[in-house]
Amino acid sequence: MDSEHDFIIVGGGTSGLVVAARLTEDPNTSVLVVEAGTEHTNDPRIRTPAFWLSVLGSPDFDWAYKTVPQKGLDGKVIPLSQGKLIGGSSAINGLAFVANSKAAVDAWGAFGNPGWDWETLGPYYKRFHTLAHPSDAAGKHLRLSYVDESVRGCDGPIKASFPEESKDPLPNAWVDTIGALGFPASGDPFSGKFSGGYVNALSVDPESRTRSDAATAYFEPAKSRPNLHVVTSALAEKILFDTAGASPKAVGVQIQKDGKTVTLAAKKEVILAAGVFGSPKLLELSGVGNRELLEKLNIPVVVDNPNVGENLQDHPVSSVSFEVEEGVKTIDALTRQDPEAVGAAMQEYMTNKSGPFAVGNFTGSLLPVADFVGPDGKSTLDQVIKQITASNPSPSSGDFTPHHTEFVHSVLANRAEGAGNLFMYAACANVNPDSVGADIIVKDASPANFVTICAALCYPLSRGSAHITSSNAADLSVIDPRYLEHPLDLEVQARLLRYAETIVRTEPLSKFIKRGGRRNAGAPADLGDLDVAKQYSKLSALSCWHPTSTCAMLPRERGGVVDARLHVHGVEGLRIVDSSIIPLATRGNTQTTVYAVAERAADLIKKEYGIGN
Ligand SMILES: Cc1cc2nc3c(=O)[nH]c(=O)nc-3n(C[C@H](O)[C@H](O)[C@H](O)COP(=O)(O)OP(=O)(O)OC[C@H]3O[C@@H](n4cnc5c(N)ncnc54)[C@H](O)[C@@H]3O)c2cc1C
Repeated sequence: MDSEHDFIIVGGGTSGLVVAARLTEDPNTSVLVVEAGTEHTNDPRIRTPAFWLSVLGSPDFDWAYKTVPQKGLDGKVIPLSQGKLIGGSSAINGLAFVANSKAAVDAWGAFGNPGWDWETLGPYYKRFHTLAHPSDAAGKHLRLSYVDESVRGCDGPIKASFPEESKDPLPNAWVDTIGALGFPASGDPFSGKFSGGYVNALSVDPESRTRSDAATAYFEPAKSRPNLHVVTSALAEKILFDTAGASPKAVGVQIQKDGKTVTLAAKKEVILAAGVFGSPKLLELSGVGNRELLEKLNIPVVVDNPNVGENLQDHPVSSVSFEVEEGVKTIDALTRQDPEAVGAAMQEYMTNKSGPFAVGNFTGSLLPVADFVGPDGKSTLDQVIKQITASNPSPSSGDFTPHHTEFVHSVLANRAEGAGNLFMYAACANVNPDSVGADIIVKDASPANFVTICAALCYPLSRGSAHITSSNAADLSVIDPRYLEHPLDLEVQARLLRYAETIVRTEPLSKFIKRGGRRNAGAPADLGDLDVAKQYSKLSALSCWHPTSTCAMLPRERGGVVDARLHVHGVEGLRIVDSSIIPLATRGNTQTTVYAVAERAADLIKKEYGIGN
């Protein structure tokens, strides 16, 4: 072996850097982090909050995956970014900072993971962040009275804040409109019990108004520790096993660095934090996966587990844009690269750390499907489920399916739980982007301004896969999320999206929408008809970039890859700590759950090895 450490962490992204920073708090514990990308911590494209779309698709920052043609979307191919740099996806994400729901996290335990519930994970959501309080003016303007200090972090590394906005009328019109429709914010999302409309916090440092990510919050303060080593531009090719004992034991990692093959020894454990596509890929390349696939690729089988790379869940998002009244300010001019608008925004950001470059430009909500919780809601939902069950046996199979289905049905029937994430941004959408990057926003020369309402399905029943197609670590996996393939997903997505028609006709937002105004290219004039809404939901679907669950924490017979202590089933000395272990799609955005899981993983590891005692 070329070097030896207590722990080797594969992936210097969101979860990997949390675990690396926590384990090396003990000076006697040595950690080596292997990262395929490079460091871009001071790059303004990473640090400036609104610039994140501009780096998507660039090989310097992004693995730039694309799905296979999606059957549920009439063959559409969906671009799917994943961070490839120090900080991983936390360095290129959309900064939305929203916690998971208590019901979803409690379900992890009920699925067969003892010790995983909101009571246990809730404190970790607090541990990793510090929320700055908005000024009185912004708090009032953005309707932030829902913030509950008792559930928020006050000394964690990630800095979160609200936009310091007190003039733009669109965010509060959104929140007030959702409230007027009967869905006011019911609490703080970090309480685990939230639904309604809101302006969410962002992972933005309130002082510098720059992105706060795993690189700045966890890596920067730890990087001078002599016991923390990081190697970048290093592609992990496989995990090395000692197969002499009763069960195989991970003892190191083989990497490719500067054109050379290097082997690294782990005295205690190999920890995978390579993300939702990187971690299952590395297991398969190393002989842990479906025997049939591995034998076909001439990879010696170490553990036959067909669950590796399965169970992929992601939030599909469909959207429709509405032209706004003359004079209503949006960021369309910025996305059209109008020199005057860009200059003014840059000036405002440089001088006051404010304006459109300082924020994420989204306002959100977590809502039930209105059709299922209204006066005839229960019978409508029962009828929909009955029809679907009778005519379409579930396309997802395996022992997890009944538990998953039961959970999703219970959420759809519950007014207090959000089944959909409806959010708005102030620009026109391009629902058929040619590439992975910023072209999801329209850049044509049209002078009109728009708002776009997006509907993302929180708990898809469609579960897909990510698998290798060769034994070469440089090849990207084949990704099939099976978006909207389950008929209930399409039914829910279409009903969520058509609710946009109700939202734009309700005051106060209606005042800003131009009557008879234009919509984005391809959008129907009215989404009221459910069949029209279904067809357009498919046409406009994209990814919300929240894939999870390809190495799910579940009992092996239920589709699991890791156990409740995050050990890979059937192997010793190997753990996974990233988004791939989350067994159920998160309600809303994923980063907070990834941070919370990684913090808990670090505690589990420390306890197991008596680190820091
Ligand atoms: C474009 C985008 C927008 C998003 N927006 C939001 C948002 O607004 N709010 C939110 O909450 N969440 C958002 N997310 C999701 C969230 O950021 C991710 O779920 C989370 O960061 C994933 O963390 P992770 O540790 O699992 O993986 P990552 O942070 O992706 O880390 C994995 C790391 O492993 C490295 N790696 C992979 N394979 C190898 C290998 N073989 N060898 C060496 N290194 C390897 C990668 O380069 C990467 O650095 C977004 C994600 C993306 C991509």
